[in-house]
Amino acid sequence: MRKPILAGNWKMFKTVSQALSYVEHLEGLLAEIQGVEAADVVICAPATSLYPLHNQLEGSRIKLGAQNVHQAEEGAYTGESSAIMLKDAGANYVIIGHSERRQYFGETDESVNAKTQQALKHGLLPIVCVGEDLDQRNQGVTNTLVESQVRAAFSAVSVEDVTRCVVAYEPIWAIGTGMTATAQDANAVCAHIRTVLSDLYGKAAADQIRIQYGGSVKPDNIAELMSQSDIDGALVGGASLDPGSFSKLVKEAL
Ligand SMILES: O=C(CO)COP(=O)(O)O
Repeated sequence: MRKPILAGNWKMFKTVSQALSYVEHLEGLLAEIQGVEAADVVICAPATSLYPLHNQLEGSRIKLGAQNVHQAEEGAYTGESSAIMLKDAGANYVIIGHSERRQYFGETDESVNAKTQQALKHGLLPIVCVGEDLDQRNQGVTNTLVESQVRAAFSAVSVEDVTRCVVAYEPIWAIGTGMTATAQDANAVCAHIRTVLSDLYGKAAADQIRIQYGGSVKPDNIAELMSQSDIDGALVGGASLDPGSFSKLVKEAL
């Protein structure tokens, strides 16, 4: 059985004080959810809020994630954060290769692979994002594209390490648009991703890897997504920004 993982991706929202008051509120709401310990709940916050959140969340069920990591150990890379720094600041997870980073910051399958290896080396758990845009979906190349993204992302990653990773399938056309893939369509792509992982690492490993869906996930569509065979969680943008809606989403996911 794969443990469900509900991760909020705050993107470039929330100051430190907003982040701290959010998690205080979320903690209280999660405490009222029966069986909440059956899922991993993660907040992927801006780098500026990681350390203050880490201090506030000591002993909390809420885990922290970063939204990006540089592939080098350290060096003259103005504006970047290393895996060592993020881990030290309290991150457990890190989102790698989000479509916004691929689109606006020139990330490639090669950098996604290097970042994945670097995160794993320093004990950060990668949430590796893949997904097609609307043109690619209309051309019918979704599976081919996602397969090549997955193969590239995990190139030279060992079977022990890959089972610590999470894959997030996020169709670009569904991000922030209110358009969601149907649960069946989302599941079909997630199942294809698992087949690719099985081909690379064997069925036993592939069956352990958690695959999230992301793209306009809301409290009212999460239950149907989670009922699918190959969807083990969600990467949530807009609906994670309010503790009330995110806690509701966690509750509906269980
Ligand atoms: O990009 C996303 C999560 O990483 C999805 O964002 P929305 O949930 O706002 O569509």
